[in-house]
Amino acid sequence: MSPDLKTRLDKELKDDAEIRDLWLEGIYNRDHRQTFKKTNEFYDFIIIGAGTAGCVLARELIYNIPHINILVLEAGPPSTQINDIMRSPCAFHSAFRAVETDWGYSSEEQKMPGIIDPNKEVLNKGSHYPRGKVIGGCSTVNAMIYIRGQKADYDLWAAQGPEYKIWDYDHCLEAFKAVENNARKSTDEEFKKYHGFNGLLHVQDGQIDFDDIIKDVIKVAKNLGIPYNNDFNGVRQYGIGKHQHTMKDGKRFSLADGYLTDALRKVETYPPSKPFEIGSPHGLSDDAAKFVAVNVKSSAHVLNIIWDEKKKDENVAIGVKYFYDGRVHESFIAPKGEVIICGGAFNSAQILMLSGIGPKNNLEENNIKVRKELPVGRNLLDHPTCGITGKVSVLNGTGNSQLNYSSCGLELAMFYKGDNKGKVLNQKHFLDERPDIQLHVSTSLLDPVNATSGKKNDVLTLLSTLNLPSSVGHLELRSSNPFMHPKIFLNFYEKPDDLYLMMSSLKLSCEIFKQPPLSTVWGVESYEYKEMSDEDWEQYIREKTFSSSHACSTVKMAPESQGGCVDHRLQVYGTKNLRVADASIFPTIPAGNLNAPVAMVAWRASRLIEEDYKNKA
Ligand SMILES: Cc1cc2nc3c(=O)[nH]c(=O)nc-3n(C[C@H](O)[C@H](O)[C@H](O)COP(=O)(O)OP(=O)(O)OC[C@H]3O[C@@H](n4cnc5c(N)ncnc54)[C@H](O)[C@@H]3O)c2cc1C
Repeated sequence: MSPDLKTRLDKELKDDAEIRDLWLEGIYNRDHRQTFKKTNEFYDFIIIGAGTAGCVLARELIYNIPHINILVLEAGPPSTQINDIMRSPCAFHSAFRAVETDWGYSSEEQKMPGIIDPNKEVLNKGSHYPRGKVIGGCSTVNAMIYIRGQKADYDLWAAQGPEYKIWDYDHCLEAFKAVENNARKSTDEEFKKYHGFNGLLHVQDGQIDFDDIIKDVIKVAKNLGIPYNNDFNGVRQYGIGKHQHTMKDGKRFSLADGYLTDALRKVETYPPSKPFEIGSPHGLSDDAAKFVAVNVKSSAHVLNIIWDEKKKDENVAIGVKYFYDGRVHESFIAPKGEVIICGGAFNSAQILMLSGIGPKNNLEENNIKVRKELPVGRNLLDHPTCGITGKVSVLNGTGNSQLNYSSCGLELAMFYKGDNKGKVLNQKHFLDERPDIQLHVSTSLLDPVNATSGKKNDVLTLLSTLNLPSSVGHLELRSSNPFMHPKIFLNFYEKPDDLYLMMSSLKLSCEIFKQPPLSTVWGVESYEYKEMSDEDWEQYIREKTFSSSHACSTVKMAPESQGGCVDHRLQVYGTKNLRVADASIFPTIPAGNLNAPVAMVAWRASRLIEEDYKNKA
């Protein structure tokens, strides 16, 4: 990155306060005096956000609809200009903590009545909530685990009404396969049934041989009755096995790598520089050169939707307003065009609310005119994660060997069902067709809460993630200033079931540590676990839980009468020319990681948009 660019980025991205002042004092006035830059640019589609969804959507639209042009506005910088860290799987922790590519969000601290003793108040601490602010969005900074969730997740989406049939598992599977390019070549027929080999998202098996201690965890699991699973995205999810990853040749593969780079016409960097040229690493492939119409602007922060003021009651979107190159710009859509918000679960909700679509109270307290009252932000779902760290007495240097260049340290996983009374688990839970816990096994100190508690090279970490939680959080605007972060209330463990499920999984982790050869040969011993009462467990869980960064469902796809914000075709209720297509539309949270489901949603959205575009006169 050039020193000049770095200085500009540091100024823009690190010093939020300065930007907010600029906004409040200057931009607003300029805006009112109409001296902001009118670009007079018209696009068929304006896509807000070049994250997982935005990248897939841009490419699919430009390849499938002839003679259109697209503007993609991304608030973050191009990933290639930041550094190589993002390519290296072992450095994913640095990637999501990098100031210049992270939104810097935090969840709010929350007090609530205890579950074990409702007369006592308990505390969920607030903490940093990573979100990629970069071309590729979270797919550029995530842990690269490729898990889609279960058939039942998507059949639930489809069960909302006959028109939702287009979201049942069969339809979703078609899209998962269309996006995927799986490198596992020695495939049996069953694997082929569930996987795609011609998509643009590269997926591959982990590249490392397991350490001896990890092999012994697999033995222990087997002894406990947990079967081996060769494909968590296949016919069944339960069991123990290796994850597949969104990687190519051992390096991170983001959705921008697959879906944006070869569809780019030009990338306008900040400050604007000459467009990449055909033949350059970030320019067009020969094949893509004929599609000369995707304009990606990075460091372009969208402020709000522009509405057609002549048709006030119809809420017709005609363009977007964005902050770019030091001033406010406007870009508009052509007559058959649309604005598609792909800003991710926090930002898509925020952009809608800033544009007058959201809960009346929250908008009015921020002096935003309500155009359409909808429960935007009210249904924030997420996967809580909590870990148990084992101290390993036999020094094995595993932290170094597992966390090598092509591994992010999250290779081995187990899926099983938790117990909603918090009891230790047995075989019935291990063979349940609807597992709700994902357990990561690692010899790295991956748990941020425990990261300072032990030596680096002699640990065994078991991280439990609640994949089907019933607690629901919410998001609200803090201010009408688009640069201010919204308030994020995760509400973890508001519902008793969630606490007990987590408790049962942590108890299983303690049992795993006690099994030979882990206890005998390796001397594994929990750092935390003594004999704990359920009340102790509650305190432990609340203290050590962090988010898996799987926020979703804040702009839920559902009938409006049932809390929906977008319909089955992802159109925002009470508006025209406006859709949302990203993690925020999930009706319920899938029992797995979210990158693949988001890419799937974007692919399906592209087909819906194409149909509607072609049907317009
Ligand atoms: C640290 C971390 C680890 C994760 N690990 C995994 C994993 O291992 N496997 C997995 O499957 N999933 C994982 N996830 C989750 C997964 O990556 C995300 O759920 C998914 O990428 C979200 O896609 P999206 O398109 O909804 O949003 P994003 O990818 O967040 O894209 C939104 C884009 O919009 C841009 N944007 C937002 N607001 C504006 C604005 N106002 N103007 C312009 N641009 C804007 C953002 O900068 C961003 O680029 C992880 C996420 C994180 C953060």
